[in-house]
Amino acid sequence: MASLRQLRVTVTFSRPISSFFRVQRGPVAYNARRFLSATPARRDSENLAPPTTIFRDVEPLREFRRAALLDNRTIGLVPTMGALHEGHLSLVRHAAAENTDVFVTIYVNPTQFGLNEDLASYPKTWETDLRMLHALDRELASVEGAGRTAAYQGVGSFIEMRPLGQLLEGASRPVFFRGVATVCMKLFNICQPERVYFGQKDIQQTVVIRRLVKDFHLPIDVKIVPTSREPDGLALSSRNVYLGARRRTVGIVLNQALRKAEAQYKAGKRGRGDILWPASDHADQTKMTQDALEPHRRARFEVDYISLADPETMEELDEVDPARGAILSGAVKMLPIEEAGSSEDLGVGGGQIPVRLIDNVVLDPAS
Ligand SMILES: Nc1ncnc2c1ncn2[C@@H]1O[C@H](COP(=O)(O)OP(=O)(O)OP(=O)(O)O)[C@@H](O)[C@H]1O
Ligand SMILES: CC(C)(CO)[C@@H](O)C(=O)[O-]
Ligand code: BAL
Repeated sequence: MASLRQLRVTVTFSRPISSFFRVQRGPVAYNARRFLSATPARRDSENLAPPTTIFRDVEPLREFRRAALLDNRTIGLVPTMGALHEGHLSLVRHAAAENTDVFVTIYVNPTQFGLNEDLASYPKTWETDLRMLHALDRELASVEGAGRTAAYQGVGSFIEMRPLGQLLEGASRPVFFRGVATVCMKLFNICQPERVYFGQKDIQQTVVIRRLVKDFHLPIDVKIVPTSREPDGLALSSRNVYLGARRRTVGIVLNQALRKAEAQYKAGKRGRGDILWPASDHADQTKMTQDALEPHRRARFEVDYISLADPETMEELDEVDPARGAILSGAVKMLPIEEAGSSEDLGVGGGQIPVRLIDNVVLDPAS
Protein backbone atom coordinates (compact mmCIF):
# COMPACT_ATOMS: atom_id res chain seq x y z
CA MET A 1 0.00 0.00 0.00
CA ALA A 2 1.49 3.37 -1.02
CA SER A 3 1.63 5.68 1.94
CA LEU A 4 2.57 9.32 2.17
CA ARG A 5 5.43 8.28 4.43
CA GLN A 6 6.77 6.05 1.67
CA LEU A 7 6.41 8.80 -0.90
CA ARG A 8 8.12 11.26 1.34
CA VAL A 9 11.08 8.96 1.97
CA THR A 10 12.11 9.59 -1.64
CA VAL A 11 13.08 13.10 -0.53
CA THR A 12 16.22 12.74 1.50
CA PHE A 13 15.93 15.86 3.68
CA SER A 14 12.25 15.61 4.57
CA ARG A 15 11.13 14.96 8.13
CA PRO A 16 8.63 12.30 9.28
CA ILE A 17 5.69 14.57 9.80
CA SER A 18 3.21 13.43 7.14
CA SER A 19 -0.41 13.17 7.98
CA PHE A 20 -3.69 13.74 6.37
CA PHE A 21 -6.90 14.45 8.13
CA ARG A 22 -10.43 15.09 7.27
CA VAL A 23 -13.27 16.21 9.48
CA GLN A 24 -16.75 14.92 8.86
CA ARG A 25 -20.02 14.52 10.66
CA GLY A 26 -23.51 13.12 10.19
CA PRO A 27 -24.17 10.17 7.89
CA VAL A 28 -21.11 10.95 5.79
CA ALA A 29 -18.91 10.63 8.86
CA TYR A 30 -20.15 7.11 9.45
CA ASN A 31 -19.31 6.27 5.86
CA ALA A 32 -15.89 7.82 6.29
CA ARG A 33 -15.23 5.92 9.47
CA ARG A 34 -16.36 2.64 7.95
CA PHE A 35 -14.05 3.10 4.97
CA LEU A 36 -11.18 4.09 7.18
CA SER A 37 -11.61 1.64 9.98
CA ALA A 38 -8.29 -0.08 9.15
CA THR A 39 -6.30 3.18 9.19
CA PRO A 40 -4.94 5.30 12.04
CA ALA A 41 -7.86 7.45 13.13
CA ARG A 42 -8.53 9.73 16.05
CA ARG A 43 -11.77 10.80 17.57
CA ASP A 44 -12.16 14.10 19.34
CA SER A 45 -12.63 13.80 23.05
CA GLU A 46 -15.68 16.08 23.15
CA ASN A 47 -18.68 13.76 23.04
CA LEU A 48 -20.98 15.99 21.06
CA ALA A 49 -18.32 17.08 18.57
CA PRO A 50 -18.28 15.72 15.03
CA PRO A 51 -15.85 12.82 14.55
CA THR A 52 -12.39 13.81 13.37
CA THR A 53 -10.47 11.37 11.20
CA ILE A 54 -6.80 11.85 10.43
CA PHE A 55 -5.57 10.23 7.24
CA ARG A 56 -1.89 9.40 7.11
CA ASP A 57 -1.96 7.02 4.15
CA VAL A 58 -2.81 7.55 0.51
CA GLU A 59 -4.73 4.34 -0.10
CA PRO A 60 -7.55 4.84 2.40
CA LEU A 61 -7.91 8.36 1.14
CA ARG A 62 -8.23 7.12 -2.43
CA GLU A 63 -10.83 4.64 -1.25
CA PHE A 64 -12.71 7.43 0.42
CA ARG A 65 -12.41 9.55 -2.74
CA ARG A 66 -13.73 6.74 -4.96
CA ALA A 67 -16.77 6.31 -2.73
CA ALA A 68 -17.37 10.05 -2.72
CA LEU A 69 -17.27 10.04 -6.52
CA LEU A 70 -19.83 7.24 -6.72
CA ASP A 71 -21.94 9.19 -4.26
CA ASN A 72 -21.81 12.30 -6.49
CA ARG A 73 -20.02 14.27 -3.79
CA THR A 74 -17.54 16.99 -4.72
CA ILE A 75 -14.15 17.67 -3.12
CA GLY A 76 -12.70 21.12 -2.51
CA LEU A 77 -9.02 20.97 -1.61
CA VAL A 78 -7.24 23.57 0.58
CA PRO A 79 -3.48 22.89 0.70
CA THR A 80 -1.71 24.50 3.68
CA MET A 81 1.45 24.32 5.71
CA GLY A 82 -0.47 24.46 8.99
CA ALA A 83 -0.04 27.14 11.69
CA LEU A 84 -3.56 28.03 10.68
CA HIS A 85 -5.06 31.50 10.96
CA GLU A 86 -8.21 33.24 9.79
CA GLY A 87 -6.80 33.50 6.23
CA HIS A 88 -6.71 29.71 5.98
CA LEU A 89 -10.19 29.43 7.49
CA SER A 90 -11.44 31.86 4.88
CA LEU A 91 -10.22 29.43 2.18
CA VAL A 92 -12.00 26.58 3.94
CA ARG A 93 -15.22 28.57 4.17
CA HIS A 94 -15.09 29.28 0.43
CA ALA A 95 -14.42 25.61 -0.28
CA ALA A 96 -17.24 24.55 2.04
CA ALA A 97 -19.68 26.83 0.25
CA GLU A 98 -18.97 25.19 -3.11
CA ASN A 99 -18.37 21.51 -2.32
CA THR A 100 -19.99 18.72 -0.37
CA ASP A 101 -16.63 17.84 1.21
CA VAL A 102 -13.48 19.82 1.95
CA PHE A 103 -9.99 18.39 2.36
CA VAL A 104 -7.49 20.58 4.20
CA THR A 105 -3.94 19.33 3.86
CA ILE A 106 -1.28 20.22 6.41
CA TYR A 107 2.27 19.64 5.34
CA VAL A 108 5.34 21.77 5.90
CA ASN A 109 6.82 20.84 2.54
CA PRO A 110 10.64 20.68 2.87
CA THR A 111 11.25 20.80 -0.88
CA GLN A 112 10.00 24.37 -1.22
CA PHE A 113 12.49 25.67 1.35
CA GLY A 114 16.08 26.46 0.40
CA LEU A 115 18.81 25.29 2.75
CA ASN A 116 19.27 28.81 4.15
CA GLU A 117 15.53 29.36 4.67
CA ASP A 118 13.35 28.89 7.74
CA LEU A 119 12.18 25.27 7.46
CA ALA A 120 13.49 24.38 10.91
CA SER A 121 11.76 27.29 12.60
CA TYR A 122 8.55 27.27 10.54
CA PRO A 123 5.70 27.32 13.11
CA LYS A 124 4.13 23.91 13.73
CA THR A 125 0.93 24.05 15.73
CA TRP A 126 -0.73 20.74 14.93
CA GLU A 127 -2.95 20.50 18.01
CA THR A 128 -4.20 24.08 17.65
CA ASP A 129 -4.73 23.57 13.92
CA LEU A 130 -6.90 20.54 14.64
CA ARG A 131 -8.91 22.46 17.20
CA MET A 132 -9.46 25.34 14.76
CA LEU A 133 -10.61 23.04 11.99
CA HIS A 134 -12.76 21.11 14.38
CA ALA A 135 -14.44 24.31 15.59
CA LEU A 136 -14.94 25.45 12.01
CA ASP A 137 -16.41 22.10 11.08
CA ARG A 138 -18.95 22.45 13.86
CA GLU A 139 -19.76 25.97 12.73
CA LEU A 140 -20.18 24.84 9.11
CA ALA A 141 -22.29 21.88 10.17
CA SER A 142 -24.84 24.29 11.57
CA VAL A 143 -25.18 25.95 8.16
CA GLU A 144 -27.60 24.30 5.74
CA GLY A 145 -25.74 22.77 2.75
CA ALA A 146 -22.26 23.73 3.95
CA GLY A 147 -19.34 21.37 3.40
CA ARG A 148 -16.73 19.94 5.76
CA THR A 149 -12.99 19.73 6.42
CA ALA A 150 -9.65 17.57 6.02
CA ALA A 151 -5.68 17.57 5.72
CA TYR A 152 -2.33 15.71 4.55
CA GLN A 153 1.41 15.77 4.16
CA GLY A 154 4.06 14.12 1.86
CA VAL A 155 6.59 14.62 -1.11
CA GLY A 156 8.64 12.94 -4.21
CA SER A 157 9.79 13.74 -8.03
CA PHE A 158 9.84 17.33 -9.35
CA ILE A 159 7.99 19.73 -11.60
CA GLU A 160 9.66 22.94 -12.72
CA MET A 161 7.92 25.91 -14.29
CA ARG A 162 10.22 28.08 -16.35
CA PRO A 163 10.61 30.99 -16.41
CA LEU A 164 7.57 31.70 -14.22
CA GLY A 165 8.89 29.81 -11.20
CA GLN A 166 12.23 31.61 -11.34
CA LEU A 167 10.92 35.15 -11.16
CA LEU A 168 10.26 37.30 -8.05
CA GLU A 169 9.66 34.87 -5.17
CA GLY A 170 11.42 32.23 -7.27
CA ALA A 171 14.48 34.47 -7.70
CA SER A 172 14.82 34.83 -3.93
CA ARG A 173 13.74 31.26 -3.13
CA PRO A 174 15.16 29.19 -6.00
CA VAL A 175 13.58 25.83 -5.08
CA PHE A 176 10.32 27.29 -3.85
CA PHE A 177 8.00 26.88 -6.82
CA ARG A 178 9.53 23.57 -7.83
CA GLY A 179 8.57 22.32 -4.37
CA VAL A 180 5.14 23.95 -4.45
CA ALA A 181 4.23 22.70 -7.94
CA THR A 182 5.40 19.20 -7.13
CA VAL A 183 3.62 18.82 -3.83
CA CYS A 184 0.45 20.37 -5.25
CA MET A 185 0.51 17.95 -8.18
CA LYS A 186 0.78 15.11 -5.67
CA LEU A 187 -2.06 16.49 -3.60
CA PHE A 188 -4.21 16.97 -6.68
CA ASN A 189 -3.54 13.40 -7.82
CA ILE A 190 -4.25 11.94 -4.41
CA CYS A 191 -7.35 13.96 -3.59
CA GLN A 192 -8.69 14.42 -7.12
CA PRO A 193 -10.62 17.52 -6.09
CA GLU A 194 -13.13 19.28 -8.31
CA ARG A 195 -11.87 22.60 -6.96
CA VAL A 196 -8.74 23.84 -5.24
CA TYR A 197 -8.50 26.96 -3.09
CA PHE A 198 -5.49 29.25 -2.79
CA GLY A 199 -5.03 32.62 -1.11
CA GLN A 200 -4.37 35.76 -3.11
CA LYS A 201 -1.72 36.67 -0.53
CA ASP A 202 0.67 34.29 -2.30
CA ILE A 203 -0.21 35.65 -5.71
CA GLN A 204 2.66 34.21 -7.74
CA GLN A 205 1.79 30.83 -6.27
CA THR A 206 -1.75 31.21 -7.65
CA VAL A 207 -0.30 32.02 -11.09
CA VAL A 208 1.95 28.95 -10.88
CA ILE A 209 -0.96 26.71 -9.88
CA ARG A 210 -3.17 28.01 -12.68
CA ARG A 211 -0.33 27.28 -15.13
CA LEU A 212 0.21 23.82 -13.66
CA VAL A 213 -3.46 22.97 -14.09
CA LYS A 214 -3.46 24.31 -17.65
CA ASP A 215 -0.17 22.75 -18.82
CA PHE A 216 -0.93 19.32 -17.37
CA HIS A 217 -4.60 19.34 -18.45
CA LEU A 218 -5.87 18.78 -14.93
CA PRO A 219 -9.68 18.78 -14.62
CA ILE A 220 -9.61 21.16 -11.67
CA ASP A 221 -11.12 24.56 -11.09
CA VAL A 222 -8.62 26.89 -9.36
CA LYS A 223 -10.27 29.36 -6.98
CA ILE A 224 -8.46 32.38 -5.58
CA VAL A 225 -9.67 33.71 -2.22
CA PRO A 226 -9.04 37.37 -1.24
CA THR A 227 -6.32 38.10 1.32
CA SER A 228 -7.46 38.24 4.95
CA ARG A 229 -5.85 41.18 6.71
CA GLU A 230 -5.34 42.79 10.10
CA PRO A 231 -7.34 46.01 10.57
CA ASP A 232 -4.33 48.12 9.49
CA GLY A 233 -3.91 46.12 6.28
CA LEU A 234 -1.12 43.69 7.22
CA ALA A 235 -1.76 40.37 5.48
CA LEU A 236 -2.32 37.49 7.90
CA SER A 237 0.53 35.01 7.67
CA SER A 238 1.72 32.09 9.76
CA ARG A 239 5.14 33.70 10.04
CA ASN A 240 3.72 36.88 11.63
CA VAL A 241 4.06 35.28 15.08
CA TYR A 242 7.79 35.96 14.84
CA LEU A 243 7.43 39.70 14.31
CA GLY A 244 6.85 41.07 17.81
CA ALA A 245 5.44 44.55 18.37
CA ARG A 246 8.21 46.68 16.86
CA ARG A 247 8.66 44.79 13.62
CA ARG A 248 4.89 44.32 13.39
CA THR A 249 4.39 48.12 13.36
CA VAL A 250 7.05 48.77 10.75
CA GLY A 251 6.11 45.70 8.66
CA ILE A 252 3.03 47.48 7.34
CA VAL A 253 5.43 49.47 5.12
CA LEU A 254 5.02 47.02 2.25
CA ASN A 255 1.25 47.21 2.16
CA GLN A 256 1.40 51.01 2.40
CA ALA A 257 3.90 51.16 -0.47
CA LEU A 258 1.78 48.96 -2.73
CA ARG A 259 -1.33 51.01 -1.96
CA LYS A 260 0.51 54.16 -3.04
CA ALA A 261 1.38 52.52 -6.36
CA GLU A 262 -2.19 51.32 -6.77
CA ALA A 263 -3.43 54.89 -6.25
CA GLN A 264 -1.25 56.00 -9.15
CA TYR A 265 -2.83 53.40 -11.43
CA LYS A 266 -6.30 54.40 -10.29
CA ALA A 267 -5.37 58.01 -11.07
CA GLY A 268 -4.74 56.97 -14.68
CA LYS A 269 -0.98 56.39 -14.70
CA ARG A 270 0.14 53.49 -16.90
CA GLY A 271 3.94 53.77 -17.08
CA ARG A 272 6.16 51.71 -14.77
CA GLY A 273 8.04 54.66 -13.30
CA ASP A 274 4.89 56.69 -12.70
CA ILE A 275 3.20 53.82 -10.90
CA LEU A 276 6.10 52.53 -8.85
CA TRP A 277 7.97 55.63 -7.70
CA PRO A 278 5.73 56.48 -4.70
CA ALA A 279 6.01 52.88 -3.53
CA SER A 280 9.81 52.84 -3.72
CA ASP A 281 9.95 56.30 -2.20
CA HIS A 282 7.77 55.28 0.76
CA ALA A 283 9.88 52.18 1.39
CA ASP A 284 13.12 54.20 1.14
CA GLN A 285 11.86 56.92 3.51
CA THR A 286 10.64 54.38 6.05
CA LYS A 287 13.93 52.52 5.86
CA MET A 288 15.94 55.71 6.37
CA THR A 289 13.80 56.71 9.35
CA GLN A 290 14.26 53.31 10.98
CA ASP A 291 17.97 53.10 10.27
CA ALA A 292 18.48 56.48 11.92
CA LEU A 293 16.89 55.33 15.20
CA GLU A 294 18.84 53.80 18.07
CA PRO A 295 19.22 50.01 18.06
CA HIS A 296 16.75 49.49 20.92
CA ARG A 297 14.04 51.42 19.03
CA ARG A 298 14.45 50.52 15.39
CA ALA A 299 13.15 47.71 13.18
CA ARG A 300 15.45 47.36 10.22
CA PHE A 301 14.32 45.78 6.99
CA GLU A 302 15.46 45.12 3.44
CA VAL A 303 13.25 45.45 0.39
CA ASP A 304 13.63 42.35 -1.76
CA TYR A 305 11.48 43.59 -4.65
CA ILE A 306 8.59 45.81 -5.58
CA SER A 307 7.21 44.54 -8.86
CA LEU A 308 4.78 45.59 -11.55
CA ALA A 309 4.16 42.44 -13.56
CA ASP A 310 1.98 40.79 -16.15
CA PRO A 311 -0.88 38.84 -14.50
CA GLU A 312 -0.12 35.58 -16.35
CA THR A 313 3.63 35.53 -16.93
CA MET A 314 4.76 37.62 -13.94
CA GLU A 315 7.28 39.28 -16.30
CA GLU A 316 8.02 42.91 -15.41
CA LEU A 317 6.06 45.54 -17.34
CA ASP A 318 7.21 48.90 -18.66
CA GLU A 319 3.63 49.90 -19.31
CA VAL A 320 0.30 48.46 -18.13
CA ASP A 321 -2.21 47.51 -20.80
CA PRO A 322 -5.48 48.48 -19.09
CA ALA A 323 -7.28 45.70 -20.97
CA ARG A 324 -5.00 43.17 -19.32
CA GLY A 325 -4.31 44.71 -15.91
CA ALA A 326 -1.24 43.89 -13.83
CA ILE A 327 -0.01 42.58 -10.52
CA LEU A 328 1.72 44.88 -8.06
CA SER A 329 3.63 42.76 -5.57
CA GLY A 330 6.47 43.02 -3.14
CA ALA A 331 8.57 41.30 -0.51
CA VAL A 332 10.48 42.70 2.44
CA LYS A 333 12.69 40.98 4.94
CA MET A 334 12.33 42.18 8.53
CA LEU A 335 15.77 41.84 10.07
CA PRO A 336 16.45 40.57 13.60
CA ILE A 337 15.99 42.99 16.46
CA GLU A 338 19.40 44.24 17.55
CA GLU A 339 18.58 45.30 21.10
CA ALA A 340 15.43 44.70 23.12
CA GLY A 341 13.57 47.59 24.71
CA SER A 342 12.46 47.20 28.34
CA SER A 343 9.67 44.57 28.72
CA GLU A 344 9.17 44.63 24.98
CA ASP A 345 7.04 42.01 23.15
CA LEU A 346 9.61 40.51 20.78
CA GLY A 347 7.37 37.76 19.40
CA VAL A 348 8.09 34.06 19.10
CA GLY A 349 11.85 33.53 18.75
CA GLY A 350 12.74 36.66 20.76
CA GLY A 351 12.89 38.90 17.67
CA GLN A 352 15.89 36.99 16.32
CA ILE A 353 14.19 35.18 13.41
CA PRO A 354 14.20 37.20 10.16
CA VAL A 355 10.67 37.43 8.76
CA ARG A 356 9.87 37.57 5.08
CA LEU A 357 6.65 39.50 4.39
CA ILE A 358 4.95 39.44 1.02
CA ASP A 359 1.90 41.27 -0.27
CA ASN A 360 0.24 42.33 -3.50
CA VAL A 361 -2.48 44.36 -5.14
CA VAL A 362 -4.16 43.25 -8.35
CA LEU A 363 -4.65 46.09 -10.81
CA ASP A 364 -7.92 45.10 -12.29
CA PRO A 365 -8.20 45.24 -16.10
CA ALA A 366 -11.39 47.25 -15.77
CA SER A 367 -9.87 49.97 -13.54
N1 LIG B 1 -3.94 36.24 4.78
C1 LIG B 1 -4.35 35.29 3.95
N2 LIG B 1 -5.50 35.43 3.27
C2 LIG B 1 -5.94 34.48 2.41
N3 LIG B 1 -5.28 33.33 2.18
C3 LIG B 1 -4.12 33.14 2.83
C4 LIG B 1 -3.60 34.09 3.76
N4 LIG B 1 -2.44 33.63 4.26
C5 LIG B 1 -2.24 32.44 3.68
N5 LIG B 1 -3.25 32.14 2.82
C6 LIG B 1 -3.34 30.98 1.95
O1 LIG B 1 -3.39 29.79 2.70
C7 LIG B 1 -2.78 28.75 1.95
C8 LIG B 1 -1.76 28.09 2.82
O2 LIG B 1 -0.75 29.02 3.12
P1 LIG B 1 0.33 28.79 4.24
O3 LIG B 1 -0.02 27.60 5.03
O4 LIG B 1 1.69 28.90 3.66
O5 LIG B 1 0.11 30.04 5.21
P2 LIG B 1 0.80 31.43 5.21
O6 LIG B 1 0.14 32.27 6.22
O7 LIG B 1 0.89 31.90 3.79
O8 LIG B 1 2.22 31.11 5.78
P3 LIG B 1 3.57 31.78 5.42
O9 LIG B 1 4.02 32.40 6.69
O10 LIG B 1 4.34 30.60 4.97
O11 LIG B 1 3.39 32.78 4.34
C9 LIG B 1 -2.16 29.40 0.71
O12 LIG B 1 -3.05 29.24 -0.39
C10 LIG B 1 -2.08 30.85 1.13
O13 LIG B 1 -2.09 31.76 0.02
C1 LIG C 1 0.49 25.51 -1.42
C2 LIG C 1 1.37 25.01 -0.31
C3 LIG C 1 0.54 24.32 0.76
C4 LIG C 1 2.31 23.97 -0.90
O1 LIG C 1 3.14 23.43 0.07
C5 LIG C 1 2.20 26.16 0.31
O2 LIG C 1 3.04 26.74 -0.62
C6 LIG C 1 1.35 27.19 0.99
O3 LIG C 1 0.96 26.91 2.13
O4 LIG C 1 1.05 28.25 0.42
N1 BAL D 1 2.53 30.54 1.79
C1 BAL D 1 3.77 30.29 1.13
C2 BAL D 1 4.52 29.16 1.73
C3 BAL D 1 5.97 29.51 1.96
O1 BAL D 1 6.28 30.68 2.14
O2 BAL D 1 6.80 28.61 1.97
